[in-house]
Parts: sequence; structure tokens; C-alpha cells
Amino acid sequence: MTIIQFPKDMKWGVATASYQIEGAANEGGRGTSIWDTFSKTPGKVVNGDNGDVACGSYHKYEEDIEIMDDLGVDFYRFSVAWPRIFPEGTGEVNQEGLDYYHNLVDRLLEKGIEPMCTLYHWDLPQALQDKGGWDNRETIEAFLQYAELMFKEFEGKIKHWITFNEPWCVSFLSNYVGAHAPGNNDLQLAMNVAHHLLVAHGKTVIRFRELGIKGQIGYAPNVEWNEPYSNKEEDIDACKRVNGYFMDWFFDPVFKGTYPDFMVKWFEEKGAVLQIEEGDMEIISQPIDFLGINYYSGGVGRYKENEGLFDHEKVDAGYLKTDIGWNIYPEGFYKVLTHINENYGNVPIYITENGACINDGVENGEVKDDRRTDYLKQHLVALQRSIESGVNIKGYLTWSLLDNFEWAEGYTMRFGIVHVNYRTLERTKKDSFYWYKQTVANNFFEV
Ligand SMILES: CCOCCOc1ccc(-c2cn(C[C@@H]3NC[C@@H](O)[C@H]3O)nn2)cc1
Repeated sequence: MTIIQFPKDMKWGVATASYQIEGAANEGGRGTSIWDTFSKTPGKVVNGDNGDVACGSYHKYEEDIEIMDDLGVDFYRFSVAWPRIFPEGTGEVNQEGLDYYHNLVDRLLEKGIEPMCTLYHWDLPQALQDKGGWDNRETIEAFLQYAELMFKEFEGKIKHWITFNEPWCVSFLSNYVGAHAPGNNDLQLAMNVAHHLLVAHGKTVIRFRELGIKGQIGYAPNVEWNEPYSNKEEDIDACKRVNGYFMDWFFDPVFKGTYPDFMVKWFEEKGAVLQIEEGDMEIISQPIDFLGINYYSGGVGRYKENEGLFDHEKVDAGYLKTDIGWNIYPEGFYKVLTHINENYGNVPIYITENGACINDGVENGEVKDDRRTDYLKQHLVALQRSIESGVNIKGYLTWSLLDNFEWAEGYTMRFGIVHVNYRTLERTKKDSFYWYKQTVANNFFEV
């Protein structure tokens, strides 16, 4: 038996996001988001699923907090639906929206659970999309107005703020690949969106500091690790490009004040040119207090001429996979965290998402999701290894508390440690919930 022991100040939590769990899409004065529009566009989401009801957490948040209280977590990471605060993106503030999040945060604080608030977890007000969305630099100012209102409104209650969740998903997945809202297929557009997100991030950090808000602010990029299949230069370079796409493109501007040159040149050859305005890079590279990291998977890849955007193909090396088809690759978690530490410094890191899609259902009132528990164990070993290697890990928040709306996969893919019956909205704690509860309580586990 091996005891995997975490530092005594290690924090533990769970994560969710507004569009994925709240429901009540037409209640409380909420405006329309791009995910309402996208999910109701035929063919975009499996089974035509949408977030109208989701987990019903808008009305069931107190029950969800009781579950978190039982779990014993330090943090609850949630996101605010911008359209609940500014239904049209800017202009009139919706007091009912603010009231909802005050009730949520107050209840968390009563239970001794720290709120970690993501300002943007993909649900852009449709009214802003109608004016160009993140391709329009005016959206940067709209976001800044929203963020400033939230900072002032929740001053003293929320002390951990995340500007953007997974800017790669918001930019390239949503505007080049087209798999997420608003569903464009334009590399230049995606590059513009990525840049504007980073400028909005930097401006928000500056405003947070100017306002003297007590607390910490960061952002939460998603990362994956692509390991070269061989030590051939062409395989190494191909994986460097893909890792550059997911990571360097969103880390270098913030931590180094520049885009990675090898990627700039590669994108230029693909016809996409950076459109940087005077002062942008200084704004983007404002020091942050912590880095959120969302890690799920990775694998091996190799060079393949004219394959995809980067002359790269993933190689199925026979790794076990989760039910969404992603490799179970804990080695990649260790590699990406040590890579970040070596390349971007000893920045405090919260793992803001890590978890597995395991679709086991309820049988006799239980969910025997041993594969999820195994995934968590393997990735927490990798995390502890990274701590031993000097990575400045402050906490771990698993994705997700609840099964929820998994974007283009709808409700077919379950990431929760708590099962949700989408017909009755009944919650059922899974076996992994009890394992995680014990690990949180002990701050160690046995392998
Ligand atoms: C090249 C073609 O690709 C098509 C699909 O490509 C992707 C990539 C990545 C994802 C993805 C989903 N998640 C989990 C979420 N993180 C935030 C939270 O909301 C979770 O629900 N992380 N990454 C989905 C689809």
C-alpha cells in the first residue's frame, strides 16, 4: 500500500458552471445566451438537449450546498451567468440575477465553503453576439463593466475570482472547429477572439487591482499533453505545435507578454495573422495571483504531412478511455504541470477542473462508478508527484459536483460525483462521492 499524502494547507473543492446546472433559463429576468441559441439550433447538441432545465440548480442550490457540506469541501467553484446580471450584455442591471447569486454565496459562507467565482464560463449574452461577440473589441468593454459590477457587489464575500474558463474552447473550439457556441469555422476569427479574450482578461485584472478588491484573481485555461510517439524531430515538433495551440498560445502572452513565435509563424502560413493593438500585450501580461488548470486527458501523437492544422495525428496507443472516448492519461497531468512550472515560473495553481466521464447509472439506489474513483486516484497521484517536484499546487477541485449539460454532448455524458436524474432532478451520491469525501477529510488516500 502507498499513502498519497497532500500538504497540510491543501484545499479541496468541486466545480460547476451556470449554463450546465442552473436551468431556469426563462426565469429571474435572465436574458438569452449564445448557448440557448446554439443548443436550439438543430444538429448542434446530441438529442437536441439544452439548458432550459439542466440540473434545476437555480431552484435547488440549497440542496446542492447541503451535499457539498456533507462532502466537506473548502471551495465551490461556480460561474455567474452574465445574462442574469445584464440580460442585454450591457445597460440595465437585473437585480433578481444579483439576488440569486447573493443567496447562493451567502449560503456557501454560512456553511464555511469558500466561493470561487468564474465570471465567464461561455454563456455570452446573445445581444452581444448579435454585435459581433468576442470578435468585436467593444465586447471587451462590456465584459469589464460586468466584471467591475460583480467585484463591487460581492466585495468581501467572494475572494477568489476567475476571469475566463478555457479560452481555447471559447476561441478555437467555438470559432474554428465550430463544435461549441456560436459554431463558426474561421481560423482568423478564432485568433481574433482568443486575443480579445486575453485583452479582456488583462483589463479585468488591472481594474480588480485599481478597485483594491480584497482577494485573488486568475484565469483557467484548459490543457492537454501531447507526447511525441518517437524521438524523431518531426514527431517532437508536431507535438510542440499542438501543445503550443492548447497551452503556449494562452500562457505566453500572460506570463511572457508575447505570443510564441513558432506558433505565430505557423498560423501565418495558415492565413491567420495576429491583430494586436498598441498596449495590448502590456495589458494581457498583468501579473495574476493564481492560475487555474483544467486537465482531462492527453496522449501520444506524431507527424503526419497535411494532417489537420498542425501536420499532426493522435495515435491510439491502447490507453483505457473514459466513456466520452478520452484517454485516461495521468502521466500527462504530471507532465503538463511540471512543464508549466519550468516554463512559466512557480505560480500558485488551483486545479480548477479534473474528472472523468463515466456514465454508470443508479442501481438499487447506488452508483458503482469504480472507474471514476480509479481515474481520480491516478490523477491525484500525478498531482502529488508534481507537488513533490516543486509545482505550487494550492488546491484541487474536481469536475464536477453534479452530472450536468456537457455542451455538444448534451446530457449523454456524465462527469458528476453525484448522479442527476434529469426527469425528476433527484440527486444520488455515487461511490466516488464517498471516496472523495474520505480523501478530503484525510488529506491523503491509499493506493
Ligand atoms: C478537434 C475536434 O474536437 C471536437 C471536440 O473537442 C472538444 C475539446 C475539448 C472539450 C472539453 C470539454 N471539457 C469539459 C468541460 N470543461 C469545462 C466544463 O464546462 C466541462 O464541461 N473540457 N474540454 C470538448 C470538446
